[in-house]
Amino acid sequence: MEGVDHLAHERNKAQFDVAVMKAVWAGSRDAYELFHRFSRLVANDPEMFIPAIKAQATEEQQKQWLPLANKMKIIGSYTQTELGHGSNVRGLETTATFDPKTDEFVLNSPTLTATKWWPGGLGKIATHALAHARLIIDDKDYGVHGFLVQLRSLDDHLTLPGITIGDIGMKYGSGAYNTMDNGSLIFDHVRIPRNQMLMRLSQVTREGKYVPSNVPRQLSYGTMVYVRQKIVFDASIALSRAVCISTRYSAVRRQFGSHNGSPETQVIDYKTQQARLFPLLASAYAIRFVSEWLNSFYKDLLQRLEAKDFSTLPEAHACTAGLKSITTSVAADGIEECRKLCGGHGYLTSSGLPELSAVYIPACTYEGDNVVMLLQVARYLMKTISQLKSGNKPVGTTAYLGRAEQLMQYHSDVLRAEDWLKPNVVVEAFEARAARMSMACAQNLSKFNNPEDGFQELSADLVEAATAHCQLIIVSKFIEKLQQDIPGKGVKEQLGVLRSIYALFLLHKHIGDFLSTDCITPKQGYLANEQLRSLYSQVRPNAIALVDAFNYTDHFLSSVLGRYDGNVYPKLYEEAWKDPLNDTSIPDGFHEYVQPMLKQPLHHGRL
Ligand SMILES: CCCCCCC/C=C/C(=O)SCCNC(=O)CCNC(=O)[C@H](O)C(C)(C)COP(=O)(O)OP(=O)(O)OC[C@H]1O[C@@H](n2cnc3c(N)ncnc32)[C@H](O)[C@@H]1OP(=O)(O)O
Ligand SMILES: Cc1cc2nc3c(=O)[nH]c(=O)nc-3n(C[C@H](O)[C@H](O)[C@H](O)COP(=O)(O)OP(=O)(O)OC[C@H]3O[C@@H](n4cnc5c(N)ncnc54)[C@H](O)[C@@H]3O)c2cc1C
Repeated sequence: MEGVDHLAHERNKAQFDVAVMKAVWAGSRDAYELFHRFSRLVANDPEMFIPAIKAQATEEQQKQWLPLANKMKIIGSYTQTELGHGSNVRGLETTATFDPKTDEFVLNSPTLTATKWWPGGLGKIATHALAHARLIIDDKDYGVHGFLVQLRSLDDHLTLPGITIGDIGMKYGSGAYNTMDNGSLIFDHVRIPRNQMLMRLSQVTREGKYVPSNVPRQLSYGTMVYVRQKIVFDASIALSRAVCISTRYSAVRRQFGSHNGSPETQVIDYKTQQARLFPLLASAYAIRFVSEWLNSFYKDLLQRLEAKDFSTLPEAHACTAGLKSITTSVAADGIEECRKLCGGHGYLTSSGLPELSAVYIPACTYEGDNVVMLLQVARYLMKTISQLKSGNKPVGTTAYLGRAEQLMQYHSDVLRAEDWLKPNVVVEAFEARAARMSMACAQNLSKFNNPEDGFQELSADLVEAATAHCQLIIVSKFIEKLQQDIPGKGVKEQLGVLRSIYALFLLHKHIGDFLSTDCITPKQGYLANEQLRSLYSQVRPNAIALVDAFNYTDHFLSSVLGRYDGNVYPKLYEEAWKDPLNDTSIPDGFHEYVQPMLKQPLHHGRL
C-alpha cells in the first residue's frame, strides 16, 4: 500500500544511531556530490581534460585554456589511448613533429593502430583534444607528450582539415555508457602552434631545442593518478548502491519456511544469503574509508609536489594503481552478486542492477587495466624489498616490509574464535601473509639472471602478492578509521562488526594464502569462519539501517527492489505495465507472421 513502510519492522531493530552513521558514511562529501559524481560517470566527463591541463600546462597556458574549459567555451577530451595501445602509454604511435620553419608541431597518425580510440567525448561533442603524441625533433623521438589540438570549428562544430573523427559504436549491452561518445580520431598532418604543447614539465624552444623535465617524467602521468584515487571513491558509491538494493529486497522477499500458515522465511535470514550479502555490505564501508584515506594521501602528495618533494610519488602511484584495481574488481563482482542475490527480479531493468552493472564494469579496465595496475604495485614491492639490504627503511604502506624478518617467524596465537575480533591479531596475520608472499616472489626473482624475464615468468604470483598488499592496506585503514572518535549510540560497535566481517571474509576467501605461507593453522582458519558466522548474526538486525545510512533517494537508486518503503510487488507490476509492449494486447507482427502458422492446416495429423 502507498505510504506504508514495509520495512519499518526492520528499521525498528537498529541498534545504533542511523543519523550519525549517515554522517560517518558521507564523510567530507555531501550527498549531492555523491549523486553528482556517479551521474557524471556516464555523462560527458571533463573529469580528465581540465586536471590534465592543470598538471601539464604552464601557468601561461593555464591562463589561456582553463577559463575556456571551465566555462565550457571549449569541450575537451583526454585523448591518450589508441587502437593499438592503451596500457602501454610509451607505445603510443601518434607523432607530433616540430617544424622550425613555421614554429609548429605537425600531428600525424602514421598507422591505423595510431588511431586514437576510446577517449570519452571525442566522438561527437569535444571541440579540443589533449592529445598524447610522440615528440619528434630532427628525427629524434623524445617520447610521449601532451598537445592541445582543436578538433572542430567553434562556429559550426564541423571537424577541421586533417581531422577525421567518429564514434567507436555501441558498447556493452544497452548500458548507460552508450550515452558517452567514446570516439576515434585520425590526424593527417595537422599543424598546431608550438605553444600548444603542454610545457610545464618539459619544453621545446623556438630553436627546436628540447628542454627535458627537471622533475620525474612520471608526473606527466599525473592525471591518471588523480582519476584513479577518485575511482576508488566511486567504487564505494557503486557497490553501496547495489548492496542497498539487494539488502532491502532480501528483507522483503520471502521464500519457503511457512509452517501452519505462518509467513514464509525472509531470504535475508538464510545463512547462505548472509554469507554472500554481508561481506559486500562490509566491503562498501571498507572501500569508502580507504578512499577517504587515499584522498588525503593524494592531497598530501600534491602539497609535496608543489615543494618539489617527490618522496611519496612512488607510493602514491602504487596505492592509487593498486587500490583502483582491487576496489573496482570488488565493486564490479559485487554488483553482479547483488543481482544474483535478488533472484529473477534482479535481472529486470526495473531492479536497477543490470544498468548499474553495465555502466560500472568498465571501471576494471579504464584508467588502467586492473592486472596491469597490480603489476605496477608488484614492481614497487619488489623494489622496496631489494632496497632492504641497503638499509632502506620502508615507511607508510610498506612499513611492515621493514619487519619482514620478524614476520617470517610469525605464527598466529589465536586460540578462540573471538581472538579474531582483536584488530592487532588481524593486522598481524594480514601483514605476515603479504610479507611472505612478496618475500617469496623476491626470492624466486633472484634466481633469474634477467630480472625482467623473472618478472614476466612470476607475474601471476606477483599479482597475488600485490593483491595481498592492497587488501592489507584496506583492512588497516578500516581499523584506523575506528580509532577515531566516532560519536553516536552503537555506531562504532556496528562499524567494528563490519570491520571484522570484512577482514575475516577476506581471510576465509584467501585461506590458501594464509595456510600456504604458514601464517595460520587450519584450526585457526576454522575458528575465523566460526567467528564470521557469529558476526553475520550480529549484523542481521542492523542490516536495513546500515544501508539506510548510505542516504540514497529512491530516485538515485532507480530500483523497484531497493525502494525505501519496501513496497516491491505492486511497484514491480506497475513498472512492467509501463513497457510499450503492453500498450496493445496483440503484438506487432502477430497477424503477419504468427497467425498464418497457427492457421496452417494439419496434414495427416502433423503440422
Ligand atoms: C572518476 C571516474 C572517471 C571515469 C573515467 C573514465 C574515463 C577513462 C579514461 C581513461 O582510461 S584515460 C587512459 C588511461 N590509461 C591508462 O591508465 C594507461 C595505463 N598505463 C600506464 O599508466 C603506464 O603505461 C604504466 C603501466 C604505468 C607503464 O608506464 P611506463 O612504461 O612509463 O613505466 P614503467 O616502465 O612501468 O615504470 C617506470 C617507473 O615509473 C613509475 N611509474 C609508472 N607510472 C607512474 C605514475 N603514474 N606515477 C608515478 N610513477 C609511475 C614506475 O613505478 C617505475 O618506477 P621505478 O620502478 O623505475 O622506480
Ligand atoms: C569505458 C571506457 C572509457 C575509456 N575512456 C578513455 C578516455 O577517455 N581516454 C583514453 O585515453 N582512454 C580511455 N579508455 C581506454 C582505456 O584507458 C584502456 O582501454 C585501458 O587503459 C586498457 O588498455 P588496453 O585497452 O590497451 O588493454 P590491454 O592492455 O590491451 O589489455 C588486454 C589484456 O592484456 C593484459 N596485459 C596487457 N599488458 C600486460 C602486461 N604487461 N602484463 C600482463 N598482462 C598484460 C591485460 O591485463 C588484459 O587482460 C577507455 C576505455 C573504456 C573501456
